[in-house]
Amino acid sequence: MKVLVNPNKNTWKKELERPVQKMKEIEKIVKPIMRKVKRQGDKALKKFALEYDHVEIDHLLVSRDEIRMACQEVSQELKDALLQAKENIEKFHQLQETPFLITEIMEGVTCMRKSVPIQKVGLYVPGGTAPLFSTVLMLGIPANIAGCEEIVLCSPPNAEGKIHPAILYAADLVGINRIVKSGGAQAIAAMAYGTQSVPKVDKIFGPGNQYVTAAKQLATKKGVAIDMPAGPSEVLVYADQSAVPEFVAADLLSQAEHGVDSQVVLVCNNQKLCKKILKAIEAQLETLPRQKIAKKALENSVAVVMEEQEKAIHLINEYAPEHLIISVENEEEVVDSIFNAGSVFIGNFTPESAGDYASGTNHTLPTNGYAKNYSGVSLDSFLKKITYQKITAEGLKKLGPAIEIMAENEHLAAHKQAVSIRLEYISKQ
Ligand SMILES: NC(=O)c1ccc[n+]([C@@H]2O[C@H](COP(=O)([O-])OP(=O)(O)OC[C@H]3O[C@@H](n4cnc5c(N)ncnc54)[C@H](O)[C@@H]3O)[C@@H](O)[C@H]2O)c1
Ligand SMILES: N[C@H](CO)Cc1c[nH]c[nH+]1
Ligand SMILES: [Zn+2]
Repeated sequence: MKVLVNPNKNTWKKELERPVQKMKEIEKIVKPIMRKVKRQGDKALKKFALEYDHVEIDHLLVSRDEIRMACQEVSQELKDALLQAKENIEKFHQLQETPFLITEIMEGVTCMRKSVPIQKVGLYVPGGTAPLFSTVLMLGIPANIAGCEEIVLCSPPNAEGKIHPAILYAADLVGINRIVKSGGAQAIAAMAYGTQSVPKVDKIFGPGNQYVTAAKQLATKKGVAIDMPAGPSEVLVYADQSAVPEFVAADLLSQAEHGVDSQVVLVCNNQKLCKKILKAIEAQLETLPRQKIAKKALENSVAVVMEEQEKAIHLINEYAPEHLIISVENEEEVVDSIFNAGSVFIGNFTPESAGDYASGTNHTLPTNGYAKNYSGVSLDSFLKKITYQKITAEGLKKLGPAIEIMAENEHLAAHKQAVSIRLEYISKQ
């Protein structure tokens, strides 16, 4: 991990560039995949499973029997943990429901707003380097609360041509039964265009690697909505002398182990603490099964010693991390000054893994600086809002003249006429 001491903005900006490949290069790979799926449907999905997942798939759809068997394979311990997580995620997402809005704006003019579910949604659950069954809960639970009518889930097959049993168990737990053994850009294309096995959806959700993220972004040009660009995981920890170096090291490693293209950033206020944290990382790394991946990710990562808090906060807001851990004495002050972050973890006893699995917040979050302009997945992501208005004759008499004048001044005579013709009618009654 590179260490920068009180760097100026130009230096840290350059060093903190995400290790993602240039979008253009990724698109060169992803576009032909998407075209092929559009033309050949299921046949292309099977071809790409062989090419990228190195496995032959006869039946793309997971059968009821496969789900039943998977449920038997999952340990009771994991089932209990998933239930605990489900309960918390459900609670937090149910609280996000907004009431039907109705108000008489002025006499005779009533405005309403109602939330309606997006009808057909596609959920992507990553499975390349690790089977992220927790993502099933993060997407399936809000989709259910919203009341989405059709839910399809895609995830890459493993070396045996199966989807990991815990993914299937979690899907069953949240009532999803259309599950497709397909991953990467091809799965996103299938949900965007529709194939024999995969229905075309209105909106695609879920995190994934750079191919998945690029495919989702390309799908938006084909009239499909997406939740957000949720690519390789990242975390920024802001620590001072009140932090426990071993905890900080563990948090940084927890996201470094996701993938070689993950990035973790440490910002702390003194060199002594920085050294202690780096030492703790070295020690903990040796014990990790995924140390090779984590080591590679650490090569993309940076430790910044920033003595002035104001400058540290400026850096954090500019970097806009997916996850931000705040381990400093004046945590409330720092929390209040953060505008750009996907999800924030406050204090020494709030590891980032809590949000990944079970605290209740959603772990599908914007990466690559997109926390500047996107929120993470929430109940709202699965809803649309329709507004309504109803005006009485009395209401139109009061409001009509303002509309007429505005229309006239925009030189839109037909707009004015739609009001005038009614006012004339009312005056003759
Ligand atoms: N931002 C978030 O909210 C969030 C949440 C969870 C996970 N993640 C991230 O999701 C990612 C999961 O990635 P993953 O790779 O493990 O699983 P994945 O399911 O996203 O990708 C696997 C698929 O990628 C495709 N692929 C692999 N190599 C390819 C190549 N060279 N060309 C074309 N396609 C190729 C294959 O089709 C394969 O099935 C990680 O980067 C993790 O950090 C992000
Ligand atoms: N940290 C990931 C979000 O960036 C989510 C996850 C799933 N499982 C473990 N972690
Ligand atoms: Zn994680």
